[in-house]
Amino acid sequence: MASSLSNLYSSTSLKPKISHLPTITKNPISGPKSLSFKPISSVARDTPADLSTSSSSSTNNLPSLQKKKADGSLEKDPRALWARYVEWLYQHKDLGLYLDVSRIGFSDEFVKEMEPRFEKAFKHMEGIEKGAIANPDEGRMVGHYWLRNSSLAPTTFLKNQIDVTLDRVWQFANDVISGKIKAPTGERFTHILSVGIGGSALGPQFVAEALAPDNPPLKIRFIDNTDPAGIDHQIAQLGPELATTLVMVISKSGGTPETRNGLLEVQKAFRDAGLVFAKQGVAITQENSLLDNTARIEGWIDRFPMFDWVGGRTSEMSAVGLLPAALQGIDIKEMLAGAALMDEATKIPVLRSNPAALLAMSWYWASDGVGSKDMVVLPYKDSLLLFSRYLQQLVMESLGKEFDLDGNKVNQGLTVYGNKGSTDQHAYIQQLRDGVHNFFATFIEVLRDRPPGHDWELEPGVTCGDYLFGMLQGTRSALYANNRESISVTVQEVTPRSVGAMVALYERAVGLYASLVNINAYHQPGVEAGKKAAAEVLALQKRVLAVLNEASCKDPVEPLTIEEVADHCHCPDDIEMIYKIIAHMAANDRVILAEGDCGSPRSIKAFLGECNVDELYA
Ligand SMILES: O=P(O)(O)OC[C@H]1O[C@H](O)[C@H](O)[C@@H](O)[C@@H]1O
Repeated sequence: MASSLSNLYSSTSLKPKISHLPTITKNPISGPKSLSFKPISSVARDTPADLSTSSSSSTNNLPSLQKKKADGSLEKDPRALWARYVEWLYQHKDLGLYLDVSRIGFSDEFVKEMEPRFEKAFKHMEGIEKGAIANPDEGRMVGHYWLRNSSLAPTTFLKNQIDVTLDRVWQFANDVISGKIKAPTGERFTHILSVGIGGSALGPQFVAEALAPDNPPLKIRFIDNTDPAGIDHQIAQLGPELATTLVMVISKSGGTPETRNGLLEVQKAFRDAGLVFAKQGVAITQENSLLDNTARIEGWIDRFPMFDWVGGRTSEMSAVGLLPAALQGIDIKEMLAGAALMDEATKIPVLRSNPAALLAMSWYWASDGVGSKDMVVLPYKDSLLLFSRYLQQLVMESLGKEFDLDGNKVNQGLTVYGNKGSTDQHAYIQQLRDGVHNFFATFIEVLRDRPPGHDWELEPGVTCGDYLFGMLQGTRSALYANNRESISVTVQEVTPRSVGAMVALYERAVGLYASLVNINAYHQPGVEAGKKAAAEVLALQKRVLAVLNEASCKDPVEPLTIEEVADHCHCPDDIEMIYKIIAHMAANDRVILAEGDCGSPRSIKAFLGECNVDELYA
């Protein structure tokens, strides 16, 4: 059972007085009528009677945030800090996970102001788990919590889908590892080539880096972009082992251009190598998606479902994350167990006893509920290098939204970056310590340095891991001494259970925080805008090629200026994009510059190397 030390100090006589915080008459803001709350960026436009507005544009409408000391100075007395540390330390006994928010300077008044907000956030989260349409823009349920405890699923049908898929994933991985399912050569599969992007790559990449054994049954590689050179590199690295590579094509929508391009490129590599792709292909996608139907019609080895109520950025505990993990010999049942235990802890509707709520409250205080400061994620463990990259999508694609649930323009978000410590201390900690104060840090501490019996002292009484520990603690202290706030998450070691727990912790924290700032955390309208714009560039490119082809089919060839191409395309306003298209194609020997060079756009006269008669009248 999770316990929080603060429970031991719940009586006021024991509660240490945090003297530095401004003493405020306790007049917590009365919670707005609706479930939703409006950060200052929207309140200023539409202030309900019971919400005070703040003159400051950078803090929320909470009195405590408005009273944050201008210089942001924090408690420095060591005894008071120790008392604060002890009061706020959260421990999950079963998971061996600790959360320290004592170096975030929230006031008692702020906590009191937030409690009614959290009550509503907890109710909102309870509804999500029960199958409410929590993604109203897409009319979808949000069910990633059901993946690690299918009894939570709102219907028997969904529960069965989850259970059957997990059993199939488990069985398939065992059959591949045991050699029951073999490569066409008759040998065991030796590699996985994962083709996917965004949530169909970041989770599997993070988990592979964190948990794959030194000699996994199958080694994994990723194609997670439409970069031809990157794809060539992965294929080249596989070499002859392409013949014993299981290609896993992952796409919830089944239509993401980068993933489709990766598939086509890999299928060409298979043809060039005289291999039959279908005999080595597996699809993970929504049923009846373009990818699903392609895999079915082409007779790929197998297909695993993604469910519409699981978002890409919360799909690590679905087949998306579990199948590649299992094929690498990672204990996926332990991952699910860790996540399930954390889910139980993060549904406790008591702020001080809920680690996800403590995280969300800390984020809210540190970034004023409007993303005014960035979240720098610093795992002091090589194997957790990709955790911040994983969190970038989970946090920023969930929270980075233009409008809140009431339609107010809020431009919300919380920026995430970081790599690992102590390495990053030799890169940008200088700025964090002394430079612009636009962040708060999150340290991820792993207590176990090496497996038992494998450690040694590189100097009397000191191990390599002691240095890592010292660097983490030293950086935390150095930042705090200069009023830079931080959170610390501590786990005993990096295991499937602790990784599953951390994934679940942050999934819930993001969901609770989204409730606090009244946004839909489960859609991504901005991404669609980017996809649409990319499609328009490609459509314009086709027109440019057609115009240049006409010029190239004349006798003699009539090279065209950028202006002329734009006129012939009937889109003079796209002249800059037309120039960029021609420059890119010239760099790839697909357009010839008869005159001029790309440094002087107006000097260019371009045509195609050869006339394509078929295209002339297409
Ligand atoms: O899994 P797919 O459908 O291919 O989507 C891959 C990614 O595409 C977009 O970028 C979405 O915003 C992400 O949430 C998603 O993970």
